[in-house]
Amino acid sequence: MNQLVPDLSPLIALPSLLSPVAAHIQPELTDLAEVPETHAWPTLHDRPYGVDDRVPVVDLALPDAVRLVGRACEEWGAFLLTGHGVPVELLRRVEEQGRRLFSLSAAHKLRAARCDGTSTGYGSAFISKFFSKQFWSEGFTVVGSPREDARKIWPDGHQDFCGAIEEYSRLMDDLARRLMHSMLLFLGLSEEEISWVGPLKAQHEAVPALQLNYYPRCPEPDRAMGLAEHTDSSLVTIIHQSSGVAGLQLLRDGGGGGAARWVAVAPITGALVVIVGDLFQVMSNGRFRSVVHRAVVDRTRARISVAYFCGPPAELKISPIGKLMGSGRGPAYRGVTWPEYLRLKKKLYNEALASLRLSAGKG
Ligand SMILES: C=C1C[C@]23C[C@@]1(O)CC[C@H]2[C@@]12CCC[C@@](C)(C(=O)O1)[C@H]2[C@@H]3C(=O)O
Ligand SMILES: O=C(O)CCC(=O)C(=O)O
Ligand SMILES: [Fe+2]
Repeated sequence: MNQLVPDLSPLIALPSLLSPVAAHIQPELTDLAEVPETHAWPTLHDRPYGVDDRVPVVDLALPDAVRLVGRACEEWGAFLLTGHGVPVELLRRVEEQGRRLFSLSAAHKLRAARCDGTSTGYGSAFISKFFSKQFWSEGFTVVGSPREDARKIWPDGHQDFCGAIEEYSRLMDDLARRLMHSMLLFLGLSEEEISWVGPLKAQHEAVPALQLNYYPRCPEPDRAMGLAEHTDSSLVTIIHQSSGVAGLQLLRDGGGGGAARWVAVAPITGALVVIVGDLFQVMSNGRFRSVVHRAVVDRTRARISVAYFCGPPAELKISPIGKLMGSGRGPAYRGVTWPEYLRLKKKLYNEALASLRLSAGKG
């Protein structure tokens, strides 16, 4: 558990009032000349890199998009998406608002510090508590409306930030529904059957969950970890990443006994990254698998990512869809709601999904 507050006192002036949340707060990393021991990860290169692997690029405007989306989910659990219809100008605006937020002083950002017991605001990703080393990143989490936290940071100047986040969330929600529709069509559900799938019902409003990640440039990128390996708890996640700065990596199964390897996701301007989350793995009874991913950092350039987590409405239980179980095979997972699953994830981290497994459906 990362409850040790690092001795970086010269680098950050934390008001003593805020000490209970200090374990979640990063020192100012941007101008450090070397990576301090508190942030040095010995395990960064403990798996090979798949230099010849190419993450699939799917154009959603193509007539055979359903097949392309389905194949990419089946084979990779993730893909780069073009032809999505989200204006590049909006992606730029959200990124710019992220830069505006993260370039504030630590004291300023700490006005909206995420503390134990709250799940929104400024701080490190919650999985950091499972590690003895800290991440080379800062995060800002929005669940529902961004207004309350943004107002704490900019009492008078939060409109641009909130406007961009709200519009982005709306478009991401539409896009996530279109993608899940294609994913279910690919898996063999009819239009009629899809219309009965809970999270896709129009009257079910999803609560937007968004994570802005900021990875400052790093003098020794081979020693620092931006965001450690994890799967997302969502049904699907859609990520916008700064163009031209690589960082996101997928863990690609070796297949046939080969070693699993890290594959970089190219930062293509205007392309979004789609990631299959744990709850889609449950809903599809394991036909699509959530992909392990992480973020590494760059020596000369800071990177921003904005991840939209599409989850079901809080009251809806997500269970394997009957038709996707296959004959003679029962459900592989027990049903779970999104809030219940997030709690499990916070407790069990990468074991959360396995904890839902039912032995009868194994195989
Ligand atoms: C909806 C959510 C998914 C997330 C937890 C959260 O409540 C908001 C932050 C999300 C995030 C982003 C970084 C990686 C991750 C594992 C984490 O620590 O916080 C994810 C969470 C998740 O997918 O479980
Ligand atoms: O920075 C990235 O590209 C990945 C972010 C991520 O995995 C997350 O927020 O869950
Ligand atoms: Fe993620």
